[in-house]
Amino acid sequence: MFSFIKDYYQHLLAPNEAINDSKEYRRLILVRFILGVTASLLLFFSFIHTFVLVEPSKVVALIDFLGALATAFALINLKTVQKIDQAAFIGTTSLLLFFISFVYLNQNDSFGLIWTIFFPIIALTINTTHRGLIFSLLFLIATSVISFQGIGEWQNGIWDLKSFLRLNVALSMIILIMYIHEVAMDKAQKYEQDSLSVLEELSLNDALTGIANRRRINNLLDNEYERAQRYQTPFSIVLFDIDHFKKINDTYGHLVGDNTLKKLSKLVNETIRKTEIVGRWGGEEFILILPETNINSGFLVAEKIRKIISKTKFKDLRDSLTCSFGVSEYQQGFSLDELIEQADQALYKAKENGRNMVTVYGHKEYNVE
Ligand SMILES: Nc1nc2c(ncn2[C@@H]2O[C@H](COP(=O)(O)OP(=O)(O)OP(=O)(O)O)[C@@H](O)[C@H]2O)c(=O)[nH]1
Repeated sequence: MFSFIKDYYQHLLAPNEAINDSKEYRRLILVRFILGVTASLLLFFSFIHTFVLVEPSKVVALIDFLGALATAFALINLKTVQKIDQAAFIGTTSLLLFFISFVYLNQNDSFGLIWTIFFPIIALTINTTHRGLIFSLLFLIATSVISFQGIGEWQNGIWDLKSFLRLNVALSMIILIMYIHEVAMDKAQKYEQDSLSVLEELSLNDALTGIANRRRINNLLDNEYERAQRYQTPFSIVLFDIDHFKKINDTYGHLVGDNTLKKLSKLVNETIRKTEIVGRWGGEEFILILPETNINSGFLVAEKIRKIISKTKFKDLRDSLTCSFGVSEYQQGFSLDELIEQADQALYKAKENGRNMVTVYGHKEYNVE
């Protein structure tokens, strides 16, 4: 018995593919639970109304039975099609019809109207806030009309204007509270998602320059390497480093040094194509990932950037800014570390040979000034 309850509970909480955020997950659990309970209760009541009650009401039994069928269908549909919205809609519609018939038939009998408070709670928690509100207002209107017509007639217990107002004002209050609750949940979730995107942004981009940080670059390199291995497509990388950057810091101060890094990053970012990525590799060293690019094109890209940088006037600096570049291309059988090492060696050579130049790993003819 306990293991059955445990299994059921686990099934209730199990996530599925339709979920894309925490509110959806909450809805899925509630929809499963409410549909399950509703289908069982309606089946139970239809049985009671048919076979047990002294004055069996066949109409109520039929309504209960149809409601049970609809919710059971919604539950099965949820399991197979995994559309939470659809299941919630079918379930809420059948509950709406059930509750309206209940108010109409039960009238003011034995405090039974207390059950009506459940409808807005269910409608607003398992549907989207907007749709839940529409369902709740429909129910409120129907209940108001039926109970208003009952004034002076529902006298199994006094049903006067005061009773009418108590029921309908209480229902309106519940709808309002639940609606505000759901709106607050939506807003809180949006706030949480915004904070998460800010955190994600911070964890993937360099705080100073705003371009990709080393972590993001490593992920992108892994992906590109995978792709090149699988589809035999070329890809190249470029490591580049500001020439004599220490002198800039020493002459103008760190603040100007930082601004220079920012401006340079922006300049390169605006120069490259959308499919290419520039990242901060560390300090004043940068990296370019060039998908679908062989060594010849890689050289041309680096050369173009080198020229643009050396021709750009950085207004904080008296002299022009230059960078040295090392290019390498992915070769079958070489690791990612080796690819980076090759670009690093090429960059080292560019520095050694006088700076402000592009050097290509393993291709002497490109080592131009
Ligand atoms: N302002 C600033 N300076 C940085 C930052 N990161 C690294 N640096 C500085 O960059 C300088 C790098 O110096 P070096 O490695 O000697 O290289 P370099 O002076 O550029 O000389 P070469 O690379 O040989 O042309 C150091 O002075 C670091 O302090 C940063 O985020 N901001």
